[in-house]
Amino acid sequence: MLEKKSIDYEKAVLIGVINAVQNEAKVNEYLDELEFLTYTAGGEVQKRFTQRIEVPNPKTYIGSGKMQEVQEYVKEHEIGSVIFDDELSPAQQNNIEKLLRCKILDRTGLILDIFAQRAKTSYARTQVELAQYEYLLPRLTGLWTHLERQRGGIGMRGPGETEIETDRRIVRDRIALLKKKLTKIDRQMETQRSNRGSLVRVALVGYTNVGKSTLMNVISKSEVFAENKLFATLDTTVRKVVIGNLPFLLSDTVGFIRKLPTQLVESFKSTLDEVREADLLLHVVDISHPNFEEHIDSVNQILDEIKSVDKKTIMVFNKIDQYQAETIDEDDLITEPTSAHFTIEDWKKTWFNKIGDRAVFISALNKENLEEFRKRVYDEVRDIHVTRFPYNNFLYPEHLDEY
Ligand SMILES: Nc1nc2c(ncn2[C@@H]2O[C@H](COP(=O)(O)OP(=O)(O)OP(=O)(O)O)[C@@H](O)[C@H]2O)c(=O)[nH]1
Ligand SMILES: [Mg+2]
Repeated sequence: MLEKKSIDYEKAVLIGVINAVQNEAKVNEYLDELEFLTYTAGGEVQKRFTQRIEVPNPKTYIGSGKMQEVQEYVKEHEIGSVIFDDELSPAQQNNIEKLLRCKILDRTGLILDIFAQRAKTSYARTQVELAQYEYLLPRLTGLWTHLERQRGGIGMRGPGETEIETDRRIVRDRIALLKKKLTKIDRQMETQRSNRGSLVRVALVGYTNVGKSTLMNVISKSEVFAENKLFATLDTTVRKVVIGNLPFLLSDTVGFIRKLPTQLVESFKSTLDEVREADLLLHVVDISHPNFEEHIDSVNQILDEIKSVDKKTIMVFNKIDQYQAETIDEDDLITEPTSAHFTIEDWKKTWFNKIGDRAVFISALNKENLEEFRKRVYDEVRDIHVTRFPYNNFLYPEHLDEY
């Protein structure tokens, strides 16, 4: 029961619902991201199903007609996994599994699985394992209440109940053990961090796949793993960086995503401490992504959850080399220009109006505009440094022309 399912996504279908809060275009964008997540997990999406439904069906999430359509497709094409964009209740997940007879995952389950696949260090693995068990626990409860309702009281006091009760106890024990293990590691990391001395601490934050690690590598000449998949980075890397005469610490950490499972935010607490304890955040944004503004909101929401939303922040708009504004044909008199038609210059103006010079536009890949980026970071770090150590001449001798 507690063995991890060996997940082999090979062939998958995606399911999303259209409703008052998410129109068809939005759902398609979300499904694009879900498809990228599926691909990252090692799967290939064969088909997407969407249904317009205001209130999800409490038993099967989507309606029975649509479910039948999915069922036929799954059978005919030997689909291994059906992945829902929204969170399913434990009962829904069970019911659907019985109907479709294949693996049923929701967004949270998929993200947890990617984290599990990608966790390399024992520290990351422990954090992911904790999140997975937290996710599993109510699902065991769900299974139990489900059986209870089906069979009633009589017979439920037999081995069935005992087995599930045992499973729940094993999971709880495991959770307690993992928490203890993490507390110990947390303490060690805290000591490590306090040993780093008085250097100003800067943290790269942002949505997954925006180029944080690439920027880290460019700035610190390090070799952090970067690739075009989601959640390439799960562990935090800290490097000492010197700009001009000013040394500081720069950390690269796990990327965020829309609806990042709360279990993960909680168990990645100490990885995220790097962000929480930073003096300055570099919020990296992939401006070439059509949804980048929504990504900014998702990141801010998570920063809020970890009480870091009010920190001093520089917005770093990356991938300007890849940015393409939508265009309107000259003879098209109907289409109204929107922000999708903005040029990079338009975006610069917009953000300058919002936050002044706390926004920079770069390409980490092509090393475009990195001088301005270094200058902006230098100015902010220097401000923090000078405020904190008014009498300290810790700064290396000035040679400002050397950014
Ligand atoms: N075109 C373009 N691609 C870039 C740029 N910066 C990074 N990339 C690419 O974007 C992909 C993701 O880069 P990463 O540096 O791994 O992104 P990340 O933010 O660290 O991602 P996670 O660790 O998964 O959160 C890689 O394929 C990079 O080569 C850029 O300025 N322009
Ligand atoms: Mg990374």
